[in-house]
Amino acid sequence: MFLKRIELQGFKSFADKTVIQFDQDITGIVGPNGCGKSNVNDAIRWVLGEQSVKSLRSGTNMSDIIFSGSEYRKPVNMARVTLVFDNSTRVFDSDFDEIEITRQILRANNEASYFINKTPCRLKDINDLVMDTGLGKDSLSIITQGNISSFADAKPEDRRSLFEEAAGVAKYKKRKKISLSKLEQTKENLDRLQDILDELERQIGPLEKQAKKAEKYISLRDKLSKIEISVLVEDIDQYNEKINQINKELFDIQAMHTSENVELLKQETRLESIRKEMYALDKQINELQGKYTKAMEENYQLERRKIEQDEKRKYMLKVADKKARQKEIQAMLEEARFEYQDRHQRLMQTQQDLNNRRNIVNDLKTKISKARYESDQANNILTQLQNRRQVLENMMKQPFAHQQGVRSVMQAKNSLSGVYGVVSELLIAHADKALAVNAALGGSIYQIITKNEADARNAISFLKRNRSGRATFLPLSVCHPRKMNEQVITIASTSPGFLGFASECVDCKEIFDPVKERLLGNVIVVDTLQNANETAKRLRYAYKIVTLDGDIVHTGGSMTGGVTKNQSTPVTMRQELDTINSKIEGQKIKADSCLNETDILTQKLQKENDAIVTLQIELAKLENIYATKKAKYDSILAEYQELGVDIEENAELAQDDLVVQMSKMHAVLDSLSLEIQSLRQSRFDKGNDAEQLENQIRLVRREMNSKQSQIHNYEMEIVKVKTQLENALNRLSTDYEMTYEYALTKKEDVEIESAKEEVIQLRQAISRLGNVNLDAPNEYKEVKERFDFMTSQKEDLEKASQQILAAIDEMDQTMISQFTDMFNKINAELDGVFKAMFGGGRASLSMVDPDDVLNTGIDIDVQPPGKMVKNIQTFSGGEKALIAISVLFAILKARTMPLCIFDEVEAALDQANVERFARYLSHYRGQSQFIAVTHRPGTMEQCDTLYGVTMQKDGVSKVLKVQLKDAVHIAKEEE
Ligand SMILES: Nc1ncnc2c1ncn2[C@@H]1O[C@H](COP(=O)(O)OP(=O)(O)OP(=O)(O)O)[C@@H](O)[C@H]1O
Repeated sequence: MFLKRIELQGFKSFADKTVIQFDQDITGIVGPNGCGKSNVNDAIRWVLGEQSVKSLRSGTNMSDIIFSGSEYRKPVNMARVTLVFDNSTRVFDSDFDEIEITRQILRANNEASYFINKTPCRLKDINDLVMDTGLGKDSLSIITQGNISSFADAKPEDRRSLFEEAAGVAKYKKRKKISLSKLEQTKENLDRLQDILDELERQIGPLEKQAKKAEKYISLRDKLSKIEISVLVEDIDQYNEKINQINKELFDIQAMHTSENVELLKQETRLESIRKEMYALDKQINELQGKYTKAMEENYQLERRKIEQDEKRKYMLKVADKKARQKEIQAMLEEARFEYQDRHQRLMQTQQDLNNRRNIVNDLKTKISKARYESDQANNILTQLQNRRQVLENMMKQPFAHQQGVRSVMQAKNSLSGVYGVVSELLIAHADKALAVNAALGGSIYQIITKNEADARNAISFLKRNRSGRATFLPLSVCHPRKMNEQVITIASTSPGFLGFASECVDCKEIFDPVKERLLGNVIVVDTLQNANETAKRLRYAYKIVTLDGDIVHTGGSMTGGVTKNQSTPVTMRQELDTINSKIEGQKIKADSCLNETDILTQKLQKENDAIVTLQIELAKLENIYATKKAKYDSILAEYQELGVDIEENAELAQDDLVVQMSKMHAVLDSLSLEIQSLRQSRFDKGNDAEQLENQIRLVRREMNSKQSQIHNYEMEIVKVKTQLENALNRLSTDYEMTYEYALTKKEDVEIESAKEEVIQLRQAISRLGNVNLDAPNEYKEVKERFDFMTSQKEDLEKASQQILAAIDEMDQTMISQFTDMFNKINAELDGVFKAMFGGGRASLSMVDPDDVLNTGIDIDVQPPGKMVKNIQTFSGGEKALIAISVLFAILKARTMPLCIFDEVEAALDQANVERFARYLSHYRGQSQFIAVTHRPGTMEQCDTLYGVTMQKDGVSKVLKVQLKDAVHIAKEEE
């Protein structure tokens, strides 16, 4: 049998577990009214998926189908019904030979559960399983009295479902329904998609424009940054070069200005002293002039007396006797001789003076050239010292020029937290121990002191970020001093040449004491290398020892020493600069004294030269006078010889003789004149010198003024270039977040003028772009991707929609063909069945609208034997039932049903018709399984097995097999 068994428990009146076995083709279920017969039918429909509480005749909730209790029985909490089918003929599309379908509901939560072969499943799985097997809820498998009576009265279109079920198109209908709902959904999705696409299309145009603009901006900006970085680096280089150049020129001009100033001061001092000398000379000349005038007065008196004497003599010579005349001539001759000899002596004396002065001049010239040489030497040394000082000052301005990392950190010191500075700047060596401290510190001089390790880490990551070199950091927080023990201190301090510990040779702020002690606390300073060796030996080579010259005996005994080309470090530079400064001061004094010496000698030389000139003039004058006086003497002598007078040769003149006095007076006058002349010459020279100096001073002043304005211009220029440099560096750091060093690595070779022009053009191009939305490319990409995705979705949906339509069309064709086939078969069978049921007459079916097979209603055209009535509404209830049963049997003929449940379908038939119905039923034996809920003995007679359903006082249905006669008995009792 197809339905082998039904198991009920808690379902409606079947409170207890009840099993009904179906072993034969036709099974009858009999019993009195209200005993629960139809509940069996309800149970089967419930399991097969019935969801309508109303059609199950059961309250308002599905849980109402659970046994609700009676006066004698408590309600139960669960209803469960299982149908067991034989599937050996594969009515169900399953590989199992037996299919067991179970439905269960709990009162507690009104929750239903479904099982196929004891495996939980969904209601849909059960619907799919039974679909088109003839067991569906609209199928012919379960026919009730109500179905039968309403069939004839139903509208043609309401009858259609019966034929559809028979034609097996339900699955297509369901699929079509699903397809249509999918189509609808697809259409809705398409509409929604279209709305989104419209919106996206509205956005996409402006976004695309914005994105293109942003891309153009980014490309221009990238290009600009590439070129501008190179231009900025080039500019920075040029500014630095320019600053260096200007500084150099400024330094030169300042040096010149300073030396001119020094020169000016000197010249002014010199002018002042010349003026003083001129004043002194004027005074001296005046005094001498006074003396000279006085001497002239005296001389005048002497000359007057001499004239008187000569007049007297002339008279005597005329009137006096020979002896008297002889005496007069004798006196005249002696005077003339005195005069010429006196002049001769003075001539000789002057000549001697001249020679002496010439010797002095030669001597002075030698001294001057020597003094000049020494002055040149002193100035050369001074220049060398000044050059070295400039080098040192420049080095001190950039103490870490060769330590890129240290330089970068120190430049960025203000923006880095906890960076104190470099060891060489924070520990200041005592000047006399600088070389020793330098040697003691070694490489540590460039270590950077930070507050703690985090600050050091931060500075290191700054160096990495900017690729600005390396540096060593010494965090104060981890800096612990190194101390020597007492024994070592005693040994060291008693060693020869011990000068102290290196930590004692530096000054620093108290906060840096740990650094001082850490780096220098265990280094010993001694005077010489030999003593260093001795000390090292005594300390068993366990300590570093340095000497004043910077030589080192390392721990272990290795030694470092000698001189490097450029030994200067930030530690020694300061000391060297101090030394150089004091040397320069000493050298300046020396150079000045050399110059002074030269000046003094030169003045002396000039003085001597002047004196020589005066002496030469005097000499020439004396030569004339001497010649005149000699001639006078010779003439008097000749005159005397003519007279034949004896002359006493070499007679001495008395001191008070007029001629002697006059000679003395002339000597005084000559000497005064000579002196005055010489002083005047000096005064004249001094005047020239002063004038010359004044001219020079004026020139120097003019020169200095011009230099001062040049210096001012250079200073202004430096301020300007430094501002430009700062601007360029700021641009690098703010616009491109780069240090100069990092930018240098990015610099490309560009032709700078055209690059600058390009920068201007790019900037103009960027500003022409106006407002730029930099998110636009991403936004556009997102929207475009969404748009493309939605468009492809739309195409997919349109394709899917086409496919659904094609599938629907195919399903429609299949349904039309299957429906038409089945309709025709049923129609062909109906007439025969009708004739058998009514004992003649005729019946046929027709489609209300044959052109619309998918929706058409079904009309029944019947004519029972001997009747002319054609309108089906006018037939009696029994006739209508019989017409319906005829159609039912025609369908069963056209399509075999595995199971048919008739619930009192023949109730309205008379006895004869019941028998006809029952007999006809038995025609299907072997083809279909029938379960008939019935009161009619005619039907019972055709049943192979009969079950009687009873209900006792407790309201619980019970089922038991009964014999025909018992069943008939029950039926009769009923009647
Ligand atoms: N949830 C339920 N709990 C208990 N009993 C119920 C429940 N639902 C229905 N019943 C009982 O089932 C009986 C109705 O059964 P059913 O309609 O199958 O009778 P029947 O034998 O077909 O009667 P008839 O011959 O008059 O058609 C009633 O007595 C009703 O009280």
